[in-house]
Amino acid sequence: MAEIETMPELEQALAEVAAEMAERTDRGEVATYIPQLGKVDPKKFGIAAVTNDGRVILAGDADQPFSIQSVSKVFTLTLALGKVGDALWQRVGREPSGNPFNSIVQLEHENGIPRNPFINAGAIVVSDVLLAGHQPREAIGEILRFIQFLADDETIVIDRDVAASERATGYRNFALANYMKSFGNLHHAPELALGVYFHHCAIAMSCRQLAMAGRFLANGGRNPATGHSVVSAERARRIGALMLTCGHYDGSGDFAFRVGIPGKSGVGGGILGIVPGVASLAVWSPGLNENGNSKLGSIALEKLARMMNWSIFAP
Ligand SMILES: NC(=O)CC[C@H](N)C(=O)O
Repeated sequence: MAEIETMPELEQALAEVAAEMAERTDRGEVATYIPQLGKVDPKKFGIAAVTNDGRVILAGDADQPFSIQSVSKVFTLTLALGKVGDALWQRVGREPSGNPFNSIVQLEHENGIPRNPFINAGAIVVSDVLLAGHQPREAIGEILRFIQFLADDETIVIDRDVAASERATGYRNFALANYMKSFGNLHHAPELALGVYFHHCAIAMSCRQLAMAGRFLANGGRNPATGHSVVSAERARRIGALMLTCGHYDGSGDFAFRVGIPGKSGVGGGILGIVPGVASLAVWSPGLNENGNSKLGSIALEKLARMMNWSIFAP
């Protein structure tokens, strides 16, 4: 893997990738099933890299906040593991689903235990875990404050319009939650777990803020700026493994094949990418590919990884 000393080229690489993406006309489709997300300009593109030695490199619309959607599932998983540790795995699996993010079919065969914490059903169980001993408002506040702390940025907020828009149209997520409740795999009322879920999906962040928040995963569980431990090195590796195998739903294999680093996508068009030992990356382009992952975001990370010789499989 490229050494940090060789990184003056990183600035150049980011600028090149952003310029190339600005030219492209095949930008995918912006998600409209959450009406509020459909209002976003498909021409937006931002990319940010925060290196373990503290450099922040930005290109394009890297300072414009967007709806992080399922990227938030990395942070809720981290919090839930902190709360209940390995007991979480009795309620959520760790296998790629090979199905779309909002699929219901596997849940019946697998007795209401979602395949992994990154598909919607799994993230709703994680929200239910975070709700224990709290009112939904407190659980939502805890998630937001954790992300603000990781990013070292108190300006990060929840977009209430996106949360309301998703609640108003979230019939499938209600179906998933009710179905899991019938198997006893939700401990709270479905609408409470979903209240937490919809709000953490509606957190708005820029690429800069997202890459900052991911730093601990690129640095063995520690914030590289302060040296403070967020999670153990082992837990950081395991979260990375889940991102690699499950972070892009039924497109996870293709992302691993093409990009070669752990990543987590969201239907807002954001992706968080982790280059272990080197950098935390965030990219945003609202148009999605057929698997619901950012089309140009994936292509941009593929190009960047190739230019920088970044892959967890590189010698
Ligand atoms: N893939 C995603 O980002 C999906 C998250 C979205 N909030 C949903 O539940 O449908």
